[in-house]
Amino acid sequence: MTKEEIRNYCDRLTQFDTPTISNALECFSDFKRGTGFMDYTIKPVVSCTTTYVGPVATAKIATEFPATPEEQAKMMPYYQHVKDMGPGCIVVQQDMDLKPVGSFWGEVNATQHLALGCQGVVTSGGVRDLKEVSGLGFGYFAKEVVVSHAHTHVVDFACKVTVGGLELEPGDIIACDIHGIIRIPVEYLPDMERACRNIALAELPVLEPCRRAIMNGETVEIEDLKKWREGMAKARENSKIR
Ligand SMILES: O=C([O-])CC(=O)C(=O)O
Ligand SMILES: [Mg+2]
Repeated sequence: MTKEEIRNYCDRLTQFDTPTISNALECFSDFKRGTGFMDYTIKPVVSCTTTYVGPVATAKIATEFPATPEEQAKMMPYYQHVKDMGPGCIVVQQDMDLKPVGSFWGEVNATQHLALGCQGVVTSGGVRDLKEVSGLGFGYFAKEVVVSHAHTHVVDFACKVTVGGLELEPGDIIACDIHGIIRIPVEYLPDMERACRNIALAELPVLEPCRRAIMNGETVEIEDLKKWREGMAKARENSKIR
């Protein structure tokens, strides 16, 4: 798949939320249910009304102690890595301090990353400048909000990282929204839009009669629920991609 093809597939998926994307992944027989997403420690810290979907650029950062000269020299090559991942990429940063101390992220870095084509960050560290960044449309997913940048620096980049319990490497595809962050296996991309659509439709056998009953001020019978839920299970079964 070319970078452009990947970008187009990712753009098509921004119409769905991450729970729909999560259900759609279950349409692939080799997908291991209950895996491939970050844990509850990583959440959007500014208002998030969209789904960010894109390839990952990675870095390990630290802020508690000053950078060594070798670490200092990694800053510009890190930015080059972000630019090289191409428009629409999402930075995933693993904070190497024992607990988040300072913030790599603020108005300057968010604006600068936007200008490099990056659409957001997911970090196990801290972020700040919330007021300024909330106006940028930049995805801001983090473990903590902190006040200082302390000794912020890049330790490594274009490397494997583990954030929110999920291991990622550069080029992996993730989707991020108010619910959290989930990985989409790149080989699923061409079929994901269809899978999302089908899996959303599969809920209608329950949703439609329940909505009708709510509108009419009625309650539904358990026998009917059972039938409708069987209909949903069958529709989900029929949504299998392979
Ligand atoms: O100063 C820093 O390193 C972090 C920050 O607030 C910004 O990027 O605006
Ligand atoms: Mg700042």
